[in-house]
Amino acid sequence: MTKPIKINNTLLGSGIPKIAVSITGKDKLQIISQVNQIMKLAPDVVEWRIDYLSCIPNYEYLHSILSKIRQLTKSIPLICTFRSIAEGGNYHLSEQQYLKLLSKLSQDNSLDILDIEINHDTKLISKVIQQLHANQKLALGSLHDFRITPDNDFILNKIANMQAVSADIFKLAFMPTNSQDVLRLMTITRNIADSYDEPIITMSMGALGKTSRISGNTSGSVLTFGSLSQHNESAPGQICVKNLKNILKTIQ
Ligand SMILES: O=C1C[C@@](O)(C(=O)O)C[C@@H](O)[C@@H]1O
Repeated sequence: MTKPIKINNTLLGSGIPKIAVSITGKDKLQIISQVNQIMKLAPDVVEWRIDYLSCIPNYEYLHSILSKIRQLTKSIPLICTFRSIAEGGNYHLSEQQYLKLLSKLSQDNSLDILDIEINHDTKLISKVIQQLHANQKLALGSLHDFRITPDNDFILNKIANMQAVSADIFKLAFMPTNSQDVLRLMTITRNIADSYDEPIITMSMGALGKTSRISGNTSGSVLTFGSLSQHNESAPGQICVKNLKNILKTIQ
């Protein structure tokens, strides 16, 4: 059964599913302007999608952006994500480069949660998670497929892998090819939420999957990603935050 996790002043896994908004700016200026707009919407969680940068800078500059975001978002839990092309993101890094970046981020005090794609080398991921925990930060194990929704055995196997490497939160985002896929992901989410302590976040993407983004109170998904506007989605099917807030309150 999901055990809520306290991150700063936010309790993830208790009450209405929390709303996260992603920063998708291409450079520091765009990022600052987006964060200012995002803050007006009072989200529960903010995610910085590093892979939206127009080029990946050296770590010092990356850190300067991250600490600026932290300063502006104050105590709102901050997730840092580098999404690889293989999982629907914007860059390809070699295995070594990806883990080097994550290793640096795991020691950075400006973030609260680090997104870690579970499909990378298990030993290296475990090391990054150990570093994160030593730095009192949380690991968000993630898996994305922008083409299909994998079968249940595959999904459960990946969740077991996330637990084996000590991820604190699990996240699954899949593309449905029919309505059954959306219902199946919601049902498997319910089963995972009932049998694991770690909070789980899932969504079916695209127009077909929108129901999954508003039904966390039924499926057990503890957080949903909303968009700043229709032009600022970080994944297909996101609902804009203003609407999302109203819907979640109405169906609570
Ligand atoms: O993993 C996720 C979920 C997401 O892909 C979505 O479908 O809302 C959006 C991403 O920014 C985030 O990292």
